[in-house]
Amino acid sequence: MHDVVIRVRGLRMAYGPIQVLNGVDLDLRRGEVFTLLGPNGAGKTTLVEILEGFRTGWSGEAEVLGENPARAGDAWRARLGVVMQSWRDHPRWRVRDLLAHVAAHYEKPRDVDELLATLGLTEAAHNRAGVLSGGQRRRLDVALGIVGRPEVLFLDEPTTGFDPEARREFHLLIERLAGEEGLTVLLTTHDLAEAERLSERIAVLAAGRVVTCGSPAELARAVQVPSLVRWEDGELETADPSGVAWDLHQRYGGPVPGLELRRPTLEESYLDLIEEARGTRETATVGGTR
Ligand SMILES: Nc1ncnc2c1ncn2[C@@H]1O[C@H](COP(=O)(O)OP(=O)(O)OP(=O)(O)O)[C@@H](O)[C@H]1O
Repeated sequence: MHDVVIRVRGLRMAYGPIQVLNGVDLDLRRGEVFTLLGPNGAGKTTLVEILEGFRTGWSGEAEVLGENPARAGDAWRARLGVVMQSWRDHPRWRVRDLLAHVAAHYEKPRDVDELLATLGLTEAAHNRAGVLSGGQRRRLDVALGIVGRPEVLFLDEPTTGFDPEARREFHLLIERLAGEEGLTVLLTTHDLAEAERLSERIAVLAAGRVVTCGSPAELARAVQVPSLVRWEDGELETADPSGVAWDLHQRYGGPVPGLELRRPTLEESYLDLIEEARGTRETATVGGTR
């Protein structure tokens, strides 16, 4: 049994003269939820579709469940769950019928009615796919992706159009699948809170490469966005918030009135990384306040 479920080395892909992936390296371990972040056009979908076996013309190394996606067959494909960015197909099928039809292609599918309930689709079970709301359609896509009990699940912007409750239900479902069933999930999202909530690790893709990869906390540490220390009489941006708090404590001879400390958010760290990758700044020095 492989512990590394997805392995990518030096992956390159160009569309004509445009180099979209320029030497991508990645390892995904069994049972982890891994998020790919990156600005529009960074190549996330391209990378995911290469790993799903839907794109050819790439170079470098890619292995999913021990096989090269460009050459692997149906038995391999049956071990994957795929939720692509936009699916509008099968509009005339009724939700439950479509799910049951797809389920019949797998050896050990999930129970269709249970899955409908988990994804909040019971009431829409007899509606045609073409009349579902955006969020319902997306939930159906997710149901179709997991009905065959995949070992690896690819989710390309899965929660677009979800309302907060559906999003929360979806997050709980993914956590459960990864935690209890050892499902490995590769997710792309633009929702940083979602990335932070769900992923053990995040890779930021920019300028055709993985510019950083680690836990959300490691990502925040990888950049030098300063923390903000604020107190009754002032505020300061600093890379050393505890040092500043200590100095203030000395200065006040005790508790500092109104002391607040705000560390950089994942969003700030992410934006900083993207900016840096684009070469619009030399290094992450901020405002000379440290
Ligand atoms: N089939 C194609 N032919 C030509 N260019 C393409 C093709 N597919 C994607 N591209 C281009 O490759 C680049 C990367 O696209 P891709 O969809 O992989 O990015 P992405 O990171 O998923 O973006 P988004 O966040 O907007 O979904 C873009 O500039 C896009 O226009």
